[in-house]
This record gives sequence, C-alpha cells and structure tokens, in this order.
Amino acid sequence: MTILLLGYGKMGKTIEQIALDRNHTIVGRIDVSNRADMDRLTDDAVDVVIEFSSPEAVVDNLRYCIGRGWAVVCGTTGWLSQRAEIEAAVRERGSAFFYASNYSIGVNLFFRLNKTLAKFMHNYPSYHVSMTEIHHTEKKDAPSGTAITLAEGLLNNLPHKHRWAVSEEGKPAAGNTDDAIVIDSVREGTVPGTHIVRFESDVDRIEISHVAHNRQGFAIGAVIAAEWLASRQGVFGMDDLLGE
Ligand SMILES: NC(=O)C1=CN([C@@H]2O[C@H](COP(=O)(O)OP(=O)(O)OC[C@H]3O[C@@H](n4cnc5c(N)ncnc54)[C@H](OP(=O)(O)O)[C@@H]3O)[C@@H](O)[C@H]2O)C=CC1
Ligand SMILES: O=C(O)C1=N[C@H](C(=O)O)C[C@H](O)C1
Repeated sequence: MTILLLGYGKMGKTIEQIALDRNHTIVGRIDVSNRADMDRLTDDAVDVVIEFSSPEAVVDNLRYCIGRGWAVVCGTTGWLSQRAEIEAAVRERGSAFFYASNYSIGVNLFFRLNKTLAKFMHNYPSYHVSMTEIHHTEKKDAPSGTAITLAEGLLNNLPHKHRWAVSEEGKPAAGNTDDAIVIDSVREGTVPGTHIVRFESDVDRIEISHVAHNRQGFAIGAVIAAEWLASRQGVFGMDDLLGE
C-alpha cells in the first residue's frame, strides 16, 4: 500500500516506522516546509493519506485530500467543530475518511470500560464525576480529543450531567459546574498521554485510568486503520474497525 504522511512530527515519524515494518511504501512526508510536494503527486500515487498535523492545519489538509479523492486516516485533534462539513465533503466526493481521537486499541477498550462504569454509576448521582488528562508540554489543544470522547461516553449514560467543562492545572472551571463533567488538563514533561476518570464520594473513590507508555500504540492503530480503509468508501471510526 502507498501511504502519504501528512504531518511529519512525533506521530508521523512513529507511523513511518510501523508502516515500513508492515511493508508499505511511503510516497511523501509532508510538513509546513514542503506542502507543494503534494501537488506533484498524481491522484493514483496515494492509496491512503495518514494525517497527524495540528489543529490549525488539519481542516485545510483534509479539504485538499478530499478534493484529490484520496482516502484519509486522520488523527489530529482539536478541530471537531468542522467535522460535519468535512464528512459531507467526503460523501459528496465518494471518497473515504476515518477519524479517531485515539487509535490505541487499549484506549478503545478503555472507552468501553468508561461507558460500562458510567452505566453502573447512573443511579448514584452523589458520586461526583471528574476527569484528568495529562500530556507533554508541546500539545496544542486542551482538553485532549480522547478526554472529549470519554466525556461524551459519560454524558450519554449519566442523566444528571449535561456538558463538559475545562479546568486547567488545578484551577477551578468557570461558572457553576453542577451539571458538568469537569476535565482538568495538565501539561508536563514528555508524557505521551494519560487519562483518568474518577467518581468521588465523601467516603471513597472509584477510579479508572489509561496510561500510554509511548506513541507506538497510537501509530499501530493508525496503520491498521489505513490498511482497513484502503478498499472502502465512506466515513468510518474505530467502532467500525473493531466491531461494536
Ligand atoms: N488520534 C490519535 O491517536 C493521536 C492523535 N494525536 C494528535 O495528532 C496531532 C499531531 O501530533 P504530533 O505528531 O505529536 O505533533 P507534532 O507537533 O510533533 O507534529 C505535527 C506535524 O504537523 C506538521 N504540520 C503543521 N502544520 C502543517 C501544515 N499546514 N501542513 C502539513 N504539515 C503541517 C508539523 O510541521 P513542522 O514540524 O514543519 O511544524 C509537524 O511535522 C495532534 O493534534 C495530536 O493531538 C497524537 C497522538 C495520537
Ligand atoms: O497530542 C497528543 O500527544 C495526543 N493526542 C491525542 C488526544 O488529544 O487525545 C491522543 C493521545 O492522547 C496523544
């Protein structure tokens, strides 16, 4: 399979190693400095684009790839207010698009555990639910895409909560947050990604966490998604790949 790496930073480079190990061919490594190289690729030179860039760049990148008819696996976070527009463009073009806030198989198991825990806690509103996500200091968006997916899983199962709200580095979230799941975003060192969901009462705490030791899990998942997407048309996510 031929892969175009759109975004060649920490994730792009980790994905490259996994893709080469799985006998794929990298036809381009695009960062800010060489975007014009994409114009020189023919439409059929690319089986799948793997896009891990930045919240500011991703939507233009996706529009460009959809316009070329290229299948795209996107991992960039922090842009989902424009998701509907992008997915409509994919359907109109008849191309293929895959998005996940987190490609790690372990995190996707954790998403399911999170929903199951929320269903258990549904009848115990006295337990105060909150989340913490911890990432490296280069991360541009907060809260993390993974934290937002976890919050959505909780909101769908906890009727007394209606939204999520952000606090940063331990500072309280703004306003009255009784109906909110408060997410604390911590940025420290080179942490690849840690997510904690907790239910706290006056007498005890129930807590689940996922800790990534490195970026390999995200990268393997993204390459598997690319292999899966290459022969498909439409809009997909991890539940399509892993089975509901
Ligand atoms: N879904 C998932 O499983 C995961 C998602 N992520 C997300 O992926 C994204 C990238 O993460 P990471 O690799 O750590 O970030 P990095 O900052 O290490 O890399 C980003 C790359 O994107 C490039 N880039 C920026 N703007 C453009 C542009 N306009 N066109 C092309 N390339 C561009 C940068 O180029 P330059 O170096 O020249 O600035 C750099 O090569 C983030 O949004 C992060 O949250 C991260 C891990 C897992
Ligand atoms: O920026 C990162 O590094 C990560 N971003 C993703 C997110 O925002 O959830 C996934 C992972 O946590 C690493």
